[in-house]
Amino acid sequence: MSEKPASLEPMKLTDKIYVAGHRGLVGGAIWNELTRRGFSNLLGKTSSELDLRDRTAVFEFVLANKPDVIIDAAARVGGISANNSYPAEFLSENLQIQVNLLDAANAADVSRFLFLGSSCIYPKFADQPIKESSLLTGELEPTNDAYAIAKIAGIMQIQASRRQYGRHWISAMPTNLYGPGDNFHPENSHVLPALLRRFHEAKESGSKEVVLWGTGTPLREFLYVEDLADACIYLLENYDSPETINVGVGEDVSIRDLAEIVSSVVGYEGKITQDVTKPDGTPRKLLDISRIKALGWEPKTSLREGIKQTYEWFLVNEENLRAK
Ligand SMILES: NC(=O)C1=CN([C@@H]2O[C@H](COP(=O)(O)OP(=O)(O)OC[C@H]3O[C@@H](n4cnc5c(N)ncnc54)[C@H](OP(=O)(O)O)[C@@H]3O)[C@@H](O)[C@H]2O)C=CC1
Ligand SMILES: C[C@H]1O[C@H](OP(=O)(O)OP(=O)(O)OC[C@H]2O[C@@H](n3cnc4c(=O)[nH]c(N)nc43)[C@H](O)[C@@H]2O)[C@@H](O)[C@@H](O)C1=O
Repeated sequence: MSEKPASLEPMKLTDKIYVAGHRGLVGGAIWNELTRRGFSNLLGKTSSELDLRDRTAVFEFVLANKPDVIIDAAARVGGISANNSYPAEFLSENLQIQVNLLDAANAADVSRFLFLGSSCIYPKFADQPIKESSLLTGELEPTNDAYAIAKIAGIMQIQASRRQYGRHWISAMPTNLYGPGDNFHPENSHVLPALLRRFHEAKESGSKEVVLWGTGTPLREFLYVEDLADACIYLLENYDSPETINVGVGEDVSIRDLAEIVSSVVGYEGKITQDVTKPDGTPRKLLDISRIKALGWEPKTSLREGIKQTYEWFLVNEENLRAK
């Protein structure tokens, strides 16, 4: 394991930590983990309390509160269908959110900033597993290229702020995430929550088949969101380099095999078919996690266990999710 950078002060439990997007899948898990560890000075605002696209409001909030740490888990996020359908909104909203937060953080001299990108920033046909150095070496996956460009701009603004202002800010690139608090919308969600809901509803209704989008052959890597939250805090304590750093599990599964696991966890016994009119997206995006492992971090939750915990959460929260 490499040594903790001398430049890093350990976070104090009294540090004022602003978790942007604190009610989302990722922000919620980070908020819960910080609370569990005894961090007592957390800041969070819902999008209706503080719309991060409103530059004036963001500057007012950040300058008034002067957080010691900002964790940016706020973004316009969605699965392949949402990204493919609303590329202009995904590009514009995510650029606005991150530029406003980063500019306000520079104005307020915020000590630590963690920017979250995504594995979709890497080239569609990058060598697998994908190393961080693959960034900008090839064409992007068209179904989420607008979102990816926004994320790449965020990585660049972190690096530029380090160079121009001497910031100890970092960016991390998580693989596909899932877990309690996910978005289970039938159209706009990611594959794992979408399948959990679809298999559950098929079991409840006695439907004879469940339809998967695409061919089922693409491979995806899935990291349980509570492990990501642990990784984010670990990186804030142990990482201070300009290069972005991958966060994943180091193995992937075909969408078809994922569907079989979800079906088994839910207890569905019908058929699984494919709708090949829907896009597959990138064929594979397994992250190389050797750098974060060298830092001393490893994920803990197996895919099956994570799906079981996510399904249990879904069952408890199903009613208010149905309203979404
Ligand atoms: N989910 C995944 O598979 C992956 C996610 N990521 C990254 O993790 C981060 C969080 O994603 P995730 O938790 O899944 O997303 P969610 O959609 O679950 O949460 C997004 C959060 O952002 C907030 N938000 C969105 N727009 C605005 C706005 N205009 N003003 C203020 N807040 C806003 C929402 O606030 P509110 O609830 O109050 O409306 C919500 O809490 C993103 O940067 C995403 O790119 C990276 C890799 C994979
Ligand atoms: C997280 C990261 O990666 C995201 O891209 P993605 O991994 O392609 O997103 P996805 O989870 O929506 O799809 C994964 C695969 O699964 C198949 N698939 C089958 N059946 C359903 C289904 O019912 N829903 C969905 N969404 N996909 C399905 C789908 O056809 C595809 O082959 C970006 O949007 C972006 O958010 C980003 O940063």
